[in-house]
Amino acid sequence: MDQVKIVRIPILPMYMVNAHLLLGPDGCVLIDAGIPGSEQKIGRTLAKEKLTFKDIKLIIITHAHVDHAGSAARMRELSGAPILAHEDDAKYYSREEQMSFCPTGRFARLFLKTGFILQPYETFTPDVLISGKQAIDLSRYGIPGKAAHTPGHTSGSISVELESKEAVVGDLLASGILIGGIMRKRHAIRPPFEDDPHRVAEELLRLLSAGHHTFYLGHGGPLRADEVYRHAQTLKGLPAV
Ligand SMILES: O=c1ccn([C@@H]2O[C@@H]3COP(=O)(O)O[C@H]3[C@H]2O)c(=O)[nH]1
Repeated sequence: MDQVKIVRIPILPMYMVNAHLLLGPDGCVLIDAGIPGSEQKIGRTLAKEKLTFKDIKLIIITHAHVDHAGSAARMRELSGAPILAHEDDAKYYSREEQMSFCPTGRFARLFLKTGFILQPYETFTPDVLISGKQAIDLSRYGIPGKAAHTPGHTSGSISVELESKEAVVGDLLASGILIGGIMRKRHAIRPPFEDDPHRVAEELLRLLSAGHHTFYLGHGGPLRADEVYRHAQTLKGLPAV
């Protein structure tokens, strides 16, 4: 296999919440680990690819929200693989600080009131920290591509940019309705919470200028470049935060 195969792991039904596996010529990388207790779902997807936890060479966590980082510590135990994340979200992984949530709409404001989003997850210290705008070359983990800082959703959000010009962008944007995934899957939306839409727009436009044509998402997706461009222009038109 010369190309990287991207496999979506449905953490919640209908791709409302996704993690991803990258299956490269020389290795397997997990991007995001889902809500607490997702290890069986991840194990089932690995088994379909004839792999086990021990085949994972690296765990990349795109940002510190519970539906992405919730099973990271457990996945590290099961796989023995290091966790890579950005330094700007490190204080949230260790719970030295409580995250803030900037709701993007009515649904998110209601969701915030339930307190559900503050559910704790097992804390961890990432083994590999991306610092500032540094990019980490993934070829040493068997994947032609890099992991790099794409702030805006949270301050320490990161994305994976593959040489094939596919990108796995966590929650820089979502698609569908509610948290994403349900119906209108080709239509980009803002995720329920977003720190800074203007920074998100900048990062999306940077990824598009670098030639990325397909965007894999934490909620819904994947999306093509023209829809990502339309969404970035909408974000640029929002009032400054
Ligand atoms: O099982 C779930 C699914 C989702 N959520 C929240 O919905 C948000 C969706 O966008 P996000 O991934 O940036 O952050 C997520 C969380 O805050 C949750 O708390 N528990």
